[in-house]
Amino acid sequence: MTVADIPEIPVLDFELYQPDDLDKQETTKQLLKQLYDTMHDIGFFYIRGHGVPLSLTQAAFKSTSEFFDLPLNEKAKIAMANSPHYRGYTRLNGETTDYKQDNRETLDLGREYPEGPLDAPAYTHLRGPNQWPEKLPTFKPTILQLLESMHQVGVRVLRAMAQSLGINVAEFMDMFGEDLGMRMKLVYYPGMDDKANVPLDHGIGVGPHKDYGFLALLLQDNIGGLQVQLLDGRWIDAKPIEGTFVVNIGEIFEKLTRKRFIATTHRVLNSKNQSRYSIPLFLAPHINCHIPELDKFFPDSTGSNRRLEHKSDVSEDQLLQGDIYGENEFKGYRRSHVKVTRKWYYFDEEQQQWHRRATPLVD
Ligand SMILES: O=C(O)CCC(=O)C(=O)O
Ligand SMILES: [Fe+2]
Repeated sequence: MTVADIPEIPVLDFELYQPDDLDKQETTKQLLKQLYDTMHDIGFFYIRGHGVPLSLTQAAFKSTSEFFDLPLNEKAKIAMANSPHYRGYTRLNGETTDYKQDNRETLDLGREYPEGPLDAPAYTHLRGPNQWPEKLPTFKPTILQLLESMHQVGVRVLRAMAQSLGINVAEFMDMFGEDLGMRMKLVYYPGMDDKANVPLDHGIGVGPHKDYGFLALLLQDNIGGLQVQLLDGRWIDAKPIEGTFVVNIGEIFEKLTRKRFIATTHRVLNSKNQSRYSIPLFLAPHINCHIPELDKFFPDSTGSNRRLEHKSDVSEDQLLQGDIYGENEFKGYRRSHVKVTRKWYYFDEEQQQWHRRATPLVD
């Protein structure tokens, strides 16, 4: 095997994507072809020319590192355990991927929503208020500004993806609308030279997984550690490139395209001696979207150009099963945050349904 055999993750320039400009149709078409080929062959790419200023992404990284630098008792004040909406801080090794503990700290957030009624379907409680660190006054406005800016980029990428697949763009975008599902994580991967961070289990930042969201847009700093699994099973680095976002899709989009596009398996290795920060944003259809309705885009399950076989370190039992989009996402959170789930939810054996507890379980 020579180095030449290892494909590069391409960088796509989204300034070329100007679908409404008649003068730019040629470059728009080239970009769409590049996008299709990348999603079909690798399932990962970088995007530049996205319009989010470097000053904003730098401010967001500054806020992120300031947050994780706070003493543990400050961070614990906004622990995810306080939130039935799975929003808040998760300490080192507090999250599970591939049934193993992750070696990272995270802060989960999303758009601000009011509390929903207790008896609403359990998955709808994924929406709700965020928790913010009171010690950092510029944190909330900076992070919310980044969330909305990345949202705009994500919607543009989704539109381009639909166009490159040749499906009805307006119908496809209707699944998202203004009320689309949107989750952000601020992530801190500690360097491994600190004795306090002796790795548990597999000792990697986040284990091999496919995203259960629809589209992931990732801002990473300049340390590196993200790796992508090629369709033949080999792992390659998604090395940092300043001014870009890394893009990949989740399982449901893979299912919708009947594997024309791949939800590629990825993982993160902790650096030996440096802290790494990353900020992924996950975009999804609105929470009540029916998965079977997605079938209308590619009703023919025998279509050509599909990736029927590819190797992955993620076993099939983890793939989605529920009919409603939000149910799948809820399942993902239940799996990743077992203690939060036990505190705020219970499974009703008779109804075979999850419910929100009227009062949280205290252990
Ligand atoms: O931190 C990264 O580079 C990737 C994180 C990731 O894959 C995830 O949180 O789903
Ligand atoms: Fe991921």
